[in-house]
Amino acid sequence: MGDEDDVFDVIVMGAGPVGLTAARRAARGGLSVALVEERLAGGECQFYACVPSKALLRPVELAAEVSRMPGLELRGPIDTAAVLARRDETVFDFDDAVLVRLAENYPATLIRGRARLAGPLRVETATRDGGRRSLRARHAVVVATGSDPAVPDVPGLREARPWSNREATSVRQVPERLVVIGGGPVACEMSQALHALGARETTMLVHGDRLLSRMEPFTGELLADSLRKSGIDLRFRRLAQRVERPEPGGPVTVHTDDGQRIEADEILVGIGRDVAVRDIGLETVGLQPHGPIKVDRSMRATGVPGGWLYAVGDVNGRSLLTHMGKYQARVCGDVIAARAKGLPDNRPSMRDIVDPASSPQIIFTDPQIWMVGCTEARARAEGYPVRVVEYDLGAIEGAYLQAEGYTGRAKIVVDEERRVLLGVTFAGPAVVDHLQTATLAVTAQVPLDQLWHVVPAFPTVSEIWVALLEEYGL
Ligand SMILES: Cc1cc2nc3c(=O)[nH]c(=O)nc-3n(C[C@H](O)[C@H](O)[C@H](O)COP(=O)(O)OP(=O)(O)OC[C@H]3O[C@@H](n4cnc5c(N)ncnc54)[C@H](O)[C@@H]3O)c2cc1C
Ligand SMILES: NC(=O)c1ccc[n+]([C@@H]2O[C@H](COP(=O)([O-])OP(=O)(O)OC[C@H]3O[C@@H](n4cnc5c(N)ncnc54)[C@H](O)[C@@H]3O)[C@@H](O)[C@H]2O)c1
Repeated sequence: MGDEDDVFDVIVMGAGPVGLTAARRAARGGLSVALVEERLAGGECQFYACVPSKALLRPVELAAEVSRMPGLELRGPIDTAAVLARRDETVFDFDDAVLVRLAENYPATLIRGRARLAGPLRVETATRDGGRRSLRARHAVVVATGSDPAVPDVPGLREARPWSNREATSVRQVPERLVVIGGGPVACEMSQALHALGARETTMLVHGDRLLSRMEPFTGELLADSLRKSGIDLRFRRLAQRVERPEPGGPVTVHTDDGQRIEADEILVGIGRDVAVRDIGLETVGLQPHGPIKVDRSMRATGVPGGWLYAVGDVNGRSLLTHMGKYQARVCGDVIAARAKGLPDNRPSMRDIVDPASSPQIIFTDPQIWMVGCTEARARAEGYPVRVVEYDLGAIEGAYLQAEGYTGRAKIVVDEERRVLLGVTFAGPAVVDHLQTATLAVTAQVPLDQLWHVVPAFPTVSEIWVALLEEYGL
């Protein structure tokens, strides 16, 4: 160890929601922690993803809810400036002081700069003032560098400097004409938000034949109906073939594979993520310098001698969701603390046992959509003895009371042999709060005969559970 080294028990690279959580748990376990952050503590999630996107979507959803309630009327169109001002509040005007204070209270030492692995238990930090700081960890280094938006190889697209989620969520001037490439959560959520906030001509180019292709097909169908009804031009089985933007920041032309051209003011790409491993020194510890960092169930990177490297959140590619990353980080922080003190590291809470493909996920559009566990297609492909039940949510009195013309659907996928739920999917207004019940039932494998005794209150949407179980035959 050189004198110039700063020594901590644990060094966390990246202070997104996941790095912050790993640091908090390790500190709670009595370890000294350094957190190295290149941009803003809070990460993509707090400043350019989950938080601002929901701040933009909630007023849109609320306006839709008002329109479904006889006797209520909006006084006028949505006030975009007010919505953007509130968005700014939710992201603390792009200032991370609150998160920094939070980290300092764990306590953790926040170091501003770009971190790079430099051999076993070593991290080099290029600080903002152009300097370098060499850090050494006594016990562990946690990589929590997240992910970056992917851009497809379409001629002219990179040169056109398309928007990613970052520009879309931090929008100041909503473009009047918008082309969106993609049909996943980012494309759907941001199309709905930006269209309602002023992108009068919004066109979505979806290369598959449905939205939200990892979910039950009815979710994409209900969402497509809603987007179309709002005036979005939804084009399936369409790819952007070429993009032209002669003037930086000027109008953009998208040529599609059916020979059409679309003129727009902005183009937004939402086609997935690249894990953020570029130039973080993976090769200095014997790992390939690309792709997700493979981890075991304690979040320890596999293939690193000495077992001191961990990777949590988007960067390990298991489940690109904040809540799943934070779950991994709780496991990771606790495991590191236990191993550092020579304590048992195999308590049940110290392993990630959730199948990443079964993670609970919500799409915060109108209609709200969520799923947990398997889709029917996946359960069948995996050879389960499957039976499914679907039910019209609008037929539930509690739902009907939520809105006139309530449209929604619920589906359960049952393992017939064990009579437990393999997967649950809901789509409809005001359904998000039902996800946790389903997550509990799926994760704890509550038998249907037991679920029958979980009596939902009248008149709430929760009575869907009785309807689904009765439809099943109970
Ligand atoms: C538009 C959008 C909406 C989303 N909405 C939701 C949602 O509603 N719910 C949900 O669960 N998930 C949502 N997600 C996914 C969620 O944003 C990610 O899963 C989450 O941000 C992952 O957290 P993380 O800490 O792993 O990474 P990040 O949030 O990406 O944080 C990583 C941090 O590491 C820093 N960093 C990177 N490299 C270095 C380095 N070398 N040195 C120092 N620092 C570094 C970055 O600056 C960043 O601050 C959304 C994603 C998008 C794009
Ligand atoms: N509410 C939420 O939880 C939420 C919201 C936004 C994003 N996220 C997460 O962030 C991550 C990124 O989301 P995303 O929507 O960007 O990615 P995604 O991978 O979930 O969906 C990308 C979509 O783009 C399509 N696509 C891929 N390549 C394409 C191409 N070359 N041309 C056109 N279409 C193409 C895919 O078929 C897919 O439908 C996901 O893991 C997602 O779950 C979560």
